[in-house]
Amino acid sequence: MTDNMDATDTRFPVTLLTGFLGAGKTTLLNAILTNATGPRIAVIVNEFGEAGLDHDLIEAVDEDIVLMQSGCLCCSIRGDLSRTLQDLAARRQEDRLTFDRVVIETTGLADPAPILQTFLLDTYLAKNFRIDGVVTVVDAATGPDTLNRQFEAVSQVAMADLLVLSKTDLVSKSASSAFKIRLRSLNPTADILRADRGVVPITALWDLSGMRHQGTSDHAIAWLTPTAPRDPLENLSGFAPSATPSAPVSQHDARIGSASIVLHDPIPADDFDRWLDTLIMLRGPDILRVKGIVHLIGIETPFVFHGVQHLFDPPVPLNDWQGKNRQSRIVVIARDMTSAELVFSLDMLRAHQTAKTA
Ligand SMILES: Nc1nc2c(ncn2[C@@H]2O[C@H](COP(=O)(O)OP(=O)(O)OP(=O)(O)O)[C@@H](O)[C@H]2O)c(=O)[nH]1
Repeated sequence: MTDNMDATDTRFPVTLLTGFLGAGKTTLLNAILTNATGPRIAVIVNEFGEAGLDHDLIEAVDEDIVLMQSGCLCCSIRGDLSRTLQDLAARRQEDRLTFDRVVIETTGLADPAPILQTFLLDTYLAKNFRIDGVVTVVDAATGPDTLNRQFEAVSQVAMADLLVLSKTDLVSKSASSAFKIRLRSLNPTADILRADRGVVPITALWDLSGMRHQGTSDHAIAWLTPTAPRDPLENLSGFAPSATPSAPVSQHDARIGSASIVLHDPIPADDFDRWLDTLIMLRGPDILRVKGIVHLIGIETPFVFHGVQHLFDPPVPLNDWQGKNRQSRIVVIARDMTSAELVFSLDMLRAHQTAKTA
């Protein structure tokens, strides 16, 4: 692991706003942009197809909104994204534009993984911008059916830091609750927020990643903690598949596996690296998110880390760690891997630890 002790992170936070076609992304964006108390936001709208409709649908249109229309961000125009952000930063530098954060609205069919990777891979972006969170809008009315039909929508849910549930006015409370259980089974660590025609408590959309140099230990723990109500007797072994048993399981849902582990004692750095290398080597392309707080033997400060497929952000030290213990927590969400396989992988980490401390 790289030792990055720089406590100031001046990179611009970027929110990736995703969600299936018609889920309510533009509606949410409009609500954000018309909120006078919020931060100043530059918006990048990525549209697929010749008619730049979403751009026209954004009410607060001004020069802070950039339309990227030439193709889908996740597959064809990743270089364009870097250039667009460079251009925004240059305009801000020249006082032609003011913004504190950037929101990128993806197309409804976008896979967030390659976009997140672009922020890790592109040298300019990695230096000047940081992903602040993936916000996925899910339609409470058509969402269940969409998840059954479209695997892209399932991936968008699995990768989210925050799920925004739209159109709950169109469904019964019980349908909405059942859907929430399903969403939690796909993504145990994302909070779920209800939007009333795009209106949400605006601050809930920001600072979602635990990967902030100025982040607090409480924040980092919340980033990794399953939101689903838990059986108090569950996880006595310290690790658990996170699927909620009562959630309906569709063919697509079954392709997503997730697991988490809590290790009570610091981990030898070599063991941690070996575990991560093995996971990436064997299943790299299928890993949607890996995130964790890790305490390594011999290093007082814990690290927060985050990765998508085989790419990882440089680990961030939690300098103000307030935790009374030295517990490490790791969460893995992957596609085409069962929770049992993921638990097995994490168990290897525990086995190393047990062998070393025995
Ligand atoms: N009833 C109801 N309708 C909503 C709500 N949120 C959004 N809508 C409607 O849903 C439709 C689609 O919303 P958009 O915000 O355009 O969805 P989008 O995700 O940007 O759509 P694409 O760009 O096509 O992927 C619009 O007609 C919105 O008015 C809500 O909370 N309740």
